[in-house]
Amino acid sequence: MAYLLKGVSILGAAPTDLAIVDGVISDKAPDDAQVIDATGLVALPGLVDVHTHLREPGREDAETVETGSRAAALGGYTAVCSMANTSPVADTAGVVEQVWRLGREAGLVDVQPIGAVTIGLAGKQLAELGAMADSAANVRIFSDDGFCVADPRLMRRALEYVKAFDGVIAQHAEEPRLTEGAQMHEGEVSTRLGLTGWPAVAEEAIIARDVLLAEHVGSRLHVCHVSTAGSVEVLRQAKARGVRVTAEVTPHHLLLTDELAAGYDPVFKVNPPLRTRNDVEALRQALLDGVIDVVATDHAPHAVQDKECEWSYARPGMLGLETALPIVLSVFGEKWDLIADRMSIAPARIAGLTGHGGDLSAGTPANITLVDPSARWVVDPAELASRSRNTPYAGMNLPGRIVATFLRGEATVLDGKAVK
Ligand SMILES: NC(=O)N[C@@H](CC(=O)O)C(=O)O
Repeated sequence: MAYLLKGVSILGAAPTDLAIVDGVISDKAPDDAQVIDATGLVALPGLVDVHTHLREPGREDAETVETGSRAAALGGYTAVCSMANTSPVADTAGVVEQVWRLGREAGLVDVQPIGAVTIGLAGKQLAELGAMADSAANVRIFSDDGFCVADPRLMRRALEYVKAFDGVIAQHAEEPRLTEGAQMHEGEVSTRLGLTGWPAVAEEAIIARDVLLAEHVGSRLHVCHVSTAGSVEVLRQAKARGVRVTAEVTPHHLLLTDELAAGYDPVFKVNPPLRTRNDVEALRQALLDGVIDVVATDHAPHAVQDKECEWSYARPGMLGLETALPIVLSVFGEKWDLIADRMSIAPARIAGLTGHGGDLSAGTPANITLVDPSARWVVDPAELASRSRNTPYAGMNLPGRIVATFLRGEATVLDGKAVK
C-alpha cells in the first residue's frame, strides 16, 4: 500500500506532500496511492519510547505485548523498549527472544527488549548480558528498573561488561536504604499526610555515584525517570565534564506534583514519586536545555486489584503511552523540533534503533506519526487500548490527537483508530 499525505506540515514547516511507497518515504506517489488529506496535520518521525512496561510474560491480565503495542501505536509510537521486570524476569536470551518474537507477531511497533542487569532483578549476580546481546533480540539496554542496582561493585562490572558492545546500563536511581517503606515524595505534603517519604537525595546520591562510575569506566549510563531538581544539577555537571550519560523524564513528572497524593487516590502513586512544583519546573528547563535527553513514558499498567485499593497497598505506576505526546504538547506547546528530538531522534539513538528517529527525507524508512495539534480530546480510561485503566489524566482535556501512525510504511493507526 502506498500513501500520499497531502498538505502535511513536516515538523511545523509549510504544507507539502509526503509520499510513502514500499515502506520508505518518497518524492513521488504512484497513481493508486491512498490519498490522506493532511491539511492542518503535522508529521513527526515515529515516536520511540525507551521505557515501557509490557507485562508479558507473567502479568497478561495487566498488559500483553500486543495490547501494549496497540496502545503505543495509538500514542504515535513506532518503537518501544520493553522493561525487564516481567515474570519470569527478562534476564536470559530465552526470555528476551520471547518478548521480541511476540512484538514481531503483533506487528504494531518494533518491540526492543531491555535485559535485566542482575539475575531475577535481585541485585546479587550479573545476568548473562552477553548472551542477551548476542540473541535474536540484539539487546543493547540493560536495566533492573523497579529496583536500583544498588551495589556499586556490580554496577561497575555491568558498565565494564556492556562497554564491549556499546551497550548501556539504564539505572533506576533509588538508594534503597533511604526509601524503606516510602509511599510518596518526602516533603511538606508527606508530613501533612503522615505518609513515609521518598527523599530526593535517594535519587540524587545514586546518580552522583553512577556518573562517577561511568566516567571511571568510560562506559554509557542512562538514568531512568529523573524526578528532582537536584538530579538535574548532577547531570548538568556530569555532561559538562563529558561523562557519557543520558537521561529521561516522564510526562507525569513534567506535569503533576505531590499535592495530588492528598486525595489518597493510588492512581497518583508512582516510582519515583511525584515531586514538587520546583522540581517540575527544573525538569522542564532540563528537557529544553538538553540536560535531559528524552521523554520516556514509564508506561506502567497495573490490574484493577493492584491499583484500586488502599494507597499503601497499591502498586506504583501509571499508564503513559496513549497520552505522552498530548501531555508534552500541553506543557511545551507546538515546539515540533524539540518534540521530534526528545521523543524520537534522541531515544532512537540511545536505544540504537536504526530506521527510527529519521528526518523524514526521501529514501528513509517510513516510520511516521501524523498529529492533529488543534484537536482536543478528553481522556476516558475506558477508551484506552491498554488492558489497564490506571491513567492519572482521566477527565483531562488534552491537545493533540494522533491521526495516523506508519511503521515502515504500513499504517498501524488510521483516522485515530488502530488498524488491527
Ligand atoms: N514506575 C513505577 O511506578 N512502576 C514500575 C516499576 C518501578 O519503577 O517501580 C512498574 O513496573 O510498575
